Amino acid sequence: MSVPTPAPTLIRDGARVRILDQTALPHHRVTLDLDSLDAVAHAIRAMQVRGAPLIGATAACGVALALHDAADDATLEHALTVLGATRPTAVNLHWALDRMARVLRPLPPEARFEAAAREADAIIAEDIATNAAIGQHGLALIADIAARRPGPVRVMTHCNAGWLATLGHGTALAPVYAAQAAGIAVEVWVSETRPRNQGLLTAWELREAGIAHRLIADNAAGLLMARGEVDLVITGADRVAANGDTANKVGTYLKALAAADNGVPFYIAAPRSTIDFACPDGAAIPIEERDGDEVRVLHGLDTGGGTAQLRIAPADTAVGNPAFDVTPAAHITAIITEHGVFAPGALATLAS
Ligand SMILES: CSC[C@H]1O[C@H](OP(=O)(O)O)[C@H](O)[C@@H]1O
Repeated sequence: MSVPTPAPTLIRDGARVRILDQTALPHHRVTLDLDSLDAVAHAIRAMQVRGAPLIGATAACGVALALHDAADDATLEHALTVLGATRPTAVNLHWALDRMARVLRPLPPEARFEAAAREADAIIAEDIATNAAIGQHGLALIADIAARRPGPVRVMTHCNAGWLATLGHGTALAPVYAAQAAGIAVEVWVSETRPRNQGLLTAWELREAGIAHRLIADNAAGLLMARGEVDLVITGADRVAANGDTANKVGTYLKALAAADNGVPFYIAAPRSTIDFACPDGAAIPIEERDGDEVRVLHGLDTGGGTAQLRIAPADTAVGNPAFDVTPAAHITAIITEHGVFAPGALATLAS
């Protein structure tokens, strides 16, 4: 059984960028056609598209869109600046924009739109292949557990690092999809991931794929590991530093601490494009601070025909809302990449 091909999260069609509006999921599948640079920037900032690889590819498409009508230097630099300012932590965004800049700056304006379209399409195609390779390397880890104990392999994940966060089958969920395709039974503990609750996206994906899963409150993760109900944890990443320290959705660090305390293997699944060798360690990773209303207000409530919000804290409640945290390399068993599985301190071979 092959891994089912998910619906595309991003389509570049000429000067149009079509996305799946993830703020409407899991209740409604809404596609949006973005027809301006500002619309693409808003979609990334507002997390209509989210997930490190996906926001990188979306930004690349945004550069192409911006150059469709005018491709002079000022237009190109404005597009790179606007898109680069949308979100600070996921290095894939900046990796993709740097790659577009390297290709486009040397070209004459008249050649830039087609070149930008080609490079954006290449980034998309590469991520699809990368996801598949991560899935196979992660599958080996799951198969090893399946061979050693009866019953389904119990995977815990955090946030959403599935096909909704990438261009293919995801990073953290790619091994889960590969296990299903290989006939290995898996069950997934899906952490809701306050405050934006991207765990609901993971639960939606897994229900669509027919993969057993249970949604849990973030704070239940430690007890499940202490009870021996988790065989491994796999999460995604937004930026891996050169020493293996890893930034991922806030709450990841707490799961890594609980995993270390209970002897549960803790894996990061991330493509090479998420490893930032210019960033020496976790302290150097910029952590995005998002609007306090993400904590004060529940978003995405199903109204049947759309979604609504519900305020749960007074508007003048002071809030801290870091969107990511950093897991030290010491608490990471290994990093699953498209090139193989690496100890967090052994990434240098990927630097070239
Ligand atoms: C393969 S997605 C990686 C990463 O991106 C997500 O962040 P966000 O939902 O804020 O874009 C989350 O941290 C995922 O693990």
